[in-house]
Amino acid sequence: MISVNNLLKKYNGVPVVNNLNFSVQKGEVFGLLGPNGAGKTTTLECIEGMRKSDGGEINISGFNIQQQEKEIRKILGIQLQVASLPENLHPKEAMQLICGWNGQQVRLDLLKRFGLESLSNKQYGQMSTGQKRRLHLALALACNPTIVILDEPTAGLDVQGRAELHEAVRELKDKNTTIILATHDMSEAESLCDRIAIMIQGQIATIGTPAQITSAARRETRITLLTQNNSLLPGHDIGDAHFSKEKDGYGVWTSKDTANAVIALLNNVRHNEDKVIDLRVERPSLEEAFLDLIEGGQ
Ligand SMILES: Nc1ncnc2c1ncn2[C@@H]1O[C@H](COP(=O)(O)OP(=O)(O)OP(=O)(O)O)[C@@H](O)[C@H]1O
Repeated sequence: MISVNNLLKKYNGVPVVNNLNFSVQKGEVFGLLGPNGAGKTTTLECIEGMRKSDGGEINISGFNIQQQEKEIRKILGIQLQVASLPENLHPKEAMQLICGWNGQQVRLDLLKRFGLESLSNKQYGQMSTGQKRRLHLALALACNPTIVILDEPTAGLDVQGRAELHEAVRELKDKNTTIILATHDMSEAESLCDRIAIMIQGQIATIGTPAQITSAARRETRITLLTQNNSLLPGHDIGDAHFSKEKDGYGVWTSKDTANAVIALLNNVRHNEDKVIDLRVERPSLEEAFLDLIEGGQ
């Protein structure tokens, strides 16, 4: 649905996006992660046609962004990281404008969907940051886009707003909408995205499913075990399970080889004629994998 090939973008002669390559499949939620200044927004702006690239090629649904921008505009819904509307515009008027331009029915249902119904007579300049974000999302979805680009959509949203946005993304996915989501929120990326690209200094450091990225992390899996007779405590290394600590009666082991470590621990429990009360296996989180990459890149 979207392919980015050898994308190059420079500001004042300095490349900030450098030889970037990735593609996004139809119906996929694709996350773009990276530290501040990595080049996420610049990449999205090139895809949206809002910035002219200095090299490479971007194709969206078979259209070339440089040559067929008009066609692409019809299928793209964009929620910008920073956007502004006239101060005295009401949300309802903004929706009427957008829908009017596209010659379609006014989507007041979207204002309701994002909790803006009661604010529909409030002026844009009087709305809070989170309320503005909700409005921009509603406007981005107004023309039933087949591709939606969201740049840090939950920044500044309250807990309810965040949950509503996540639900909206899942609904869009159910309708086979293709979504690119730039975010700093690791749990958001982990729960919503089919695949994630982590950008560092204008390049992709890694790309894959959240599970692929976390399993490739340098850190080890944590295995936490509570048994009836505490027969494995005080703890020691058992096979591939390396004893880490004892906490509140639980033993904590770490391992790179999760399956064999768990088998070794459970075999020992059985051998001791003990019984498992609680067992938890925690892979490194996406946040930990992200930090490993960033630290490794420095
Ligand atoms: N208009 C501009 N002129 C010059 N430099 C710019 C401009 N916009 C962005 N940059 C620089 O380009 C680099 C990439 O910025 P960009 O906003 O794309 O990063 P980002 O990954 O989206 O960051 P953040 O997570 O902070 O939003 C940064 O070093 C930034 O300072």
